[in-house]
Amino acid sequence: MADSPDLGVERTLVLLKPDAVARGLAGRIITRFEDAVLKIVGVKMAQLDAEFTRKHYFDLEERLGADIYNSTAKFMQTGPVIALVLEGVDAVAKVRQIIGATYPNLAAPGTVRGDYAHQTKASSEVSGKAVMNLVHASGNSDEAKYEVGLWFGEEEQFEYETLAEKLAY
Ligand SMILES: Nc1ncnc2c1ncn2[C@@H]1O[C@@H]2COP(=O)(O)O[C@H]2[C@H]1O
Repeated sequence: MADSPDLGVERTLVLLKPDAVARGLAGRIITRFEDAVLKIVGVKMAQLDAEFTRKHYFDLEERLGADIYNSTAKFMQTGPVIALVLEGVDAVAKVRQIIGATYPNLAAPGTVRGDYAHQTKASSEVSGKAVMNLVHASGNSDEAKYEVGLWFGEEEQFEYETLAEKLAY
């Protein structure tokens, strides 16, 4: 990374899930990150298969149980996703603030999920289907390191300086 670690600059993984891609929300969601001075340093589109989904959500079954793992894994393979590596100060926490709470009906207005996703906790639980919440983001710095490394090789991550960074740092 171009910046000194003591500035708190870090990288995090974001997935625009199949519902975001199918609904044509990719541009609007990415704009929110860019507006918050989160820099795109890696991007690709991918169709997940069962094996890679397991690698991505390697501890989800252990943490939340087989039902949530299975419904989430199935949903994530229903269409292509767009994967992004975002870089910025406190990027992991910042991205999670921007996307909002896991269940769209609990996500604050102004967040991506609060504004664009509609499914309620109750409907997800009753149907047994995965919560369609548009975006996945790394939960903490360790997860971010693992997920960025899983999705992007070193050669697929870029270094450059934005105008906003010139002003901020
Ligand atoms: N409490 C929960 N109930 C149902 N699904 C959940 C819950 N917590 C997390 N998930 C799902 O597990 C996924 C973990 O990573 P994501 O952010 O991709 O999206 C999450 C949801 O799809």
